[in-house]
Amino acid sequence: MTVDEGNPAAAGWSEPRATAVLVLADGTVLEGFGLGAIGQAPGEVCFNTAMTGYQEILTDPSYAGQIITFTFPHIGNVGVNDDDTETVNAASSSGVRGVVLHAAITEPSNWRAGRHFDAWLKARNIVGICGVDTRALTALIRDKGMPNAIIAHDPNGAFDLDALKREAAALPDMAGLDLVPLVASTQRFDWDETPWQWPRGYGKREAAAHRVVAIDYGVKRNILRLLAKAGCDVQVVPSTATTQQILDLAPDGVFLSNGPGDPAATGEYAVPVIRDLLERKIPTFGICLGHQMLALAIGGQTLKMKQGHHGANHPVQDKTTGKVEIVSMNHGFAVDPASLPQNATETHVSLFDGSNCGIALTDRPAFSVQHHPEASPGPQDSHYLFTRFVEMMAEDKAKNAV
Ligand SMILES: NC(=O)CC[C@H](N)C(=O)O
Repeated sequence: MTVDEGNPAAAGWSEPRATAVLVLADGTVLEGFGLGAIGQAPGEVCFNTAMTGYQEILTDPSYAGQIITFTFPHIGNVGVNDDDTETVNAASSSGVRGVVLHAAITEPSNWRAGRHFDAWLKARNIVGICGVDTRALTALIRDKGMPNAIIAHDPNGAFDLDALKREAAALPDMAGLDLVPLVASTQRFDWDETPWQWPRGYGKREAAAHRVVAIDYGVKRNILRLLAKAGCDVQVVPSTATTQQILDLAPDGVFLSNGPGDPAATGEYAVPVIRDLLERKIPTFGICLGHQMLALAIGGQTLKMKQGHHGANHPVQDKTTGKVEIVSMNHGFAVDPASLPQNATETHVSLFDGSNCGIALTDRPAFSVQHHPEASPGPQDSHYLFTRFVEMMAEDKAKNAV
């Protein structure tokens, strides 16, 4: 593939020299123009079909170790701001390695814009390329699965393609990688910020009816905000917290967060703690990686998907109500519903491919979903799941009070 003729930088008299390349593990080379950080970075390439919310996507720690190619052609034109960051520590990296765009980045045009997207990518050390035929790249991923790749940006266009091809081919598979330690917080902290609302911005939780311990495997801020909004006093603990450390906080409920990498690779530290907490029948709610780990804790299995689900308009059915919700998705692994034990039911299913999107236990108060009810970006159809969790904690308290 060559430099996209639609790119403004390509409209000169002579063939412009590529200042960035994306080299796939199978040796395919995509040429384009560099943006963001200079240098090279390895990663698994996944496509995201969301039309808005690139800042939230690029700061979502679940994408650690990945290079994101956006199917929407114009990315960066509303700039970036101080508010739409999903990493808990605003300055910390989400672990996203690279970004692949069709069009060059334009000047930011939005009342909330505080910074140019290109400068922001540089500051966050994200290597980028534009001028790529992202439709062809997406079709390739659809047909062959998510490839490993090296993305390289050099303003002088000096690339050793043979070396890059060798490096790309030698990258480890995402399956088997535990990337949680790269992005999850190592300190305990409290959370009381509530979601953004025009014209006020973010708010603060007032009363809290339930104490929730959120285990951070790479949590997104908007999940914590929606827990706070639902009336939870949220204490966030590191992924390595022991069962005893969690019990010492006297939780009414436990939340298992989203996060990067292969859920099965977190089996040594995360899954035994979840199993212990389930034994004690503490109400539990998991999202995405947390969903996959809940399934592993009850003896289920997870699978690597071919192309994964990454977008903001996926239809999912809640089998308990029959309702269809349009959801935000970001996962490359999935729970194998056939592996679930008898005390688990499948509650949600993807209407794109029938893959599992939710489970609930029948003998204890615990449920989880594969999709992202906090959205950010995406539609808010699944916000009801936070209410479902709060109701579960209230019922549990009422039962234990009898
Ligand atoms: N968003 C997430 O939590 C992603 C979970 C897991 N890393 C996956 O890709 O399936």
